[in-house]
Amino acid sequence: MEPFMVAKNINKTFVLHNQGAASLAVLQQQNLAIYAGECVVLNGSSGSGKSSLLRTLYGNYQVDQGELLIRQPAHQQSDQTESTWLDMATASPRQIIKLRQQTIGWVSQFLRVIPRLSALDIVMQPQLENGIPREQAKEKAQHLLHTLNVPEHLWQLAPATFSGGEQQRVNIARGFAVDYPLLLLDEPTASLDQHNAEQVIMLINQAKARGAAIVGIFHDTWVRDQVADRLHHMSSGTDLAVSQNQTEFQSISDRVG
Ligand SMILES: Nc1ncnc2c1ncn2[C@@H]1O[C@H](COP(=O)(O)OP(=O)(O)OP(=O)(O)O)[C@@H](O)[C@H]1O
Repeated sequence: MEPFMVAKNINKTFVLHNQGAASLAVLQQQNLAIYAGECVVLNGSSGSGKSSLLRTLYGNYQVDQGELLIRQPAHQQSDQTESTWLDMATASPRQIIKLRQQTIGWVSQFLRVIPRLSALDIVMQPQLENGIPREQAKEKAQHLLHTLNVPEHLWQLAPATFSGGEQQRVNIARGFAVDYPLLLLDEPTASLDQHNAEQVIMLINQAKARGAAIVGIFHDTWVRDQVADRLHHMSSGTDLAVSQNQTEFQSISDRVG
């Protein structure tokens, strides 16, 4: 089976231009392969670059070196009969925006509040952008808000005044509303109580069961132990799947469209 995403020899150094051009080599020779139906958890000490790697996989940071290959299923491309590979390291902003709409979901612990938009609308929005009919989108949004224990009397209100945990749960509902093939989770359970964290674990396991590839950061070890299929150790930067399959990954690199 081919991976859904392959990061090869990723390097990223931040240069702080307003601080004497100090440079911080944050990602060095990171190799990672992510397969459909599994959850890879980024593991390493504070400051080891977990968030930076996750943001890089979302296309937030331009890498200095390396490839970030993501599989483009044939059914998403009108002129292709086989899946092709797109290198996010060299992709255009337009291609990244399309990937974020259809392929890569992002769930952080903080909701970017959109003024005047109700919680229900916030959860429906990414579905509507993907052409899902309004009634179907509403039903799924309601189901997710219910699953995540967001009280029904809040659904029609804008989340600006919600508690931190309520905002976080609206954000998680939004992230899981579309069946993205790849989900990036940045500490989604960070400030949730145990019951709500268990609901998130259930959503993650359901996403894996439908074939989603997941990369996440989880500081709670009990959450990590329930969702992780593999750990990616930031210090070594090497994922066993990549080191064992060098030839296969070279052939994927050769097929970048
Ligand atoms: N945008 C940025 N500009 C400059 N330096 C950054 C930037 N983002 C992260 N860093 C630096 O990169 C290093 C890694 O940070 P990162 O947040 O990726 O680590 P982390 O492993 O997620 O840490 P934690 O577990 O504490 O959240 C830190 O030293 C941080 O200061």
